[in-house]
Amino acid sequence: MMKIFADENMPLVQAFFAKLGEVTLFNGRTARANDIAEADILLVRSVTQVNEALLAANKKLQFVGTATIGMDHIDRTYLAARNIAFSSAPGCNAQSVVEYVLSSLWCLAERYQWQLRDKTVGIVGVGNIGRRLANALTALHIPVLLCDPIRAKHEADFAHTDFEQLCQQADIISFHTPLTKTGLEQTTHLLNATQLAKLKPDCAIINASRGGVIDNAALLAAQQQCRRPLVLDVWEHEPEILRPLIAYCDIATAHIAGHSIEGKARGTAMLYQRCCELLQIPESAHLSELLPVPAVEKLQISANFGLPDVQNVARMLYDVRRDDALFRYHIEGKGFDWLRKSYPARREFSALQLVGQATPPWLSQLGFN
Ligand SMILES: NC(=O)c1ccc[n+]([C@@H]2O[C@H](COP(=O)([O-])OP(=O)(O)OC[C@H]3O[C@@H](n4cnc5c(N)ncnc54)[C@H](O)[C@@H]3O)[C@@H](O)[C@H]2O)c1
Ligand SMILES: O=C(O)[C@H](O)[C@H](O)COP(=O)(O)O
Repeated sequence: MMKIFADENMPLVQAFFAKLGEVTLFNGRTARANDIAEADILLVRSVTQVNEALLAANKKLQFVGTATIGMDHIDRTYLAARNIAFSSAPGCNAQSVVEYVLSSLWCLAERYQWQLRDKTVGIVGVGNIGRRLANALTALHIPVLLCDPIRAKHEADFAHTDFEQLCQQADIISFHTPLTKTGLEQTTHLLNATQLAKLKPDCAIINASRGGVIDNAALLAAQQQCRRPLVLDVWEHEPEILRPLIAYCDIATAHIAGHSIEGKARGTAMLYQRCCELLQIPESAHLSELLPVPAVEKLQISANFGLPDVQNVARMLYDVRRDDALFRYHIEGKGFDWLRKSYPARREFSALQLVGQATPPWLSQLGFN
């Protein structure tokens, strides 16, 4: 019987994978080589470093899957050298991150009495998340600048603004790149002391990508000099984060931007689909049948429903201030990983069906059903 080892924080893993073999759960943060030595299939999340040190004792591993978008914790060169198949879950929680950023923007707008239509949002990294975010902001009539040098190289019609320029022009910058450590476009400390000095004095910074994309020590020094609106979901050296930075954040959370029920479950489902493909077994479990029924399924909207009403409906589903409050209250006592493990349920916009005579087309641009 196939032995499947999975991170204990992977929802629906039994429902999907018990059909393929025997499922053993492990703590992703503390797992060592001996804990997973018997695995044929290894399923991880972002907290497990998958490298030679972890896999040396395992001689039978066939497949590694990460139920995440980010892959900076996986040594893919080592997996390829050992001929171990690999898959991530591209886009699985992209909408969840977009909803986190939208909620953060609405929260900042309320706190500082901004009109978001008068603010230009610079999106750095325009892949699955950045692209969806740009669409959502456009639906809300919020101007955007896009920075993605890799897309710019391959797509003649991509409206690219280079990072230097974006730093000088944007009123809000939101980071959505992977964390990369090599190559011309590497992103480690993309926002560093030099770039921070070029930002507008009141430019808001949002990071829901990877902590290392911003030099956290330089960010703290900059905040101490000139405090800017700041939203941090991801931190350098998680879970040992730079605590003094918390006091300089408007919103601080424990790497949960992608943790909607749909986002996490989609990650598990995508790995299951990939395993079925590899093993040439027909799929017998389906995400749509396994997701819990949302507490509120339908909302009737009238012909008067307009853009200003979206924020109220969105807040009913998710308000980032809940997660900020949890973070500030529990970070000292319970800690970073506890906050992630005990994350309260949160549904994506798509879980709520908006019903009306005429539902405006921009609702789907925002992710509503
Ligand atoms: N906070 C969370 O919970 C959470 C959830 C999901 C993903 N993430 C992070 O967000 C990242 C982005 O996710 P995605 O689904 O959009 O990934 P993606 O791969 O679809 O898109 C990333 C984009 O970044 C671009 N890019 C790479 N280097 C760049 C650079 N130097 N400057 C500007 N752009 C650059 C790429 O060309 C690509 O288009 C993931 O890699 C992951 O690390 C975080
Ligand atoms: O890269 C991703 O998909 C996200 O960062 C993901 O939500 C991380 O969460 P984790 O897997 O660590 O629970």
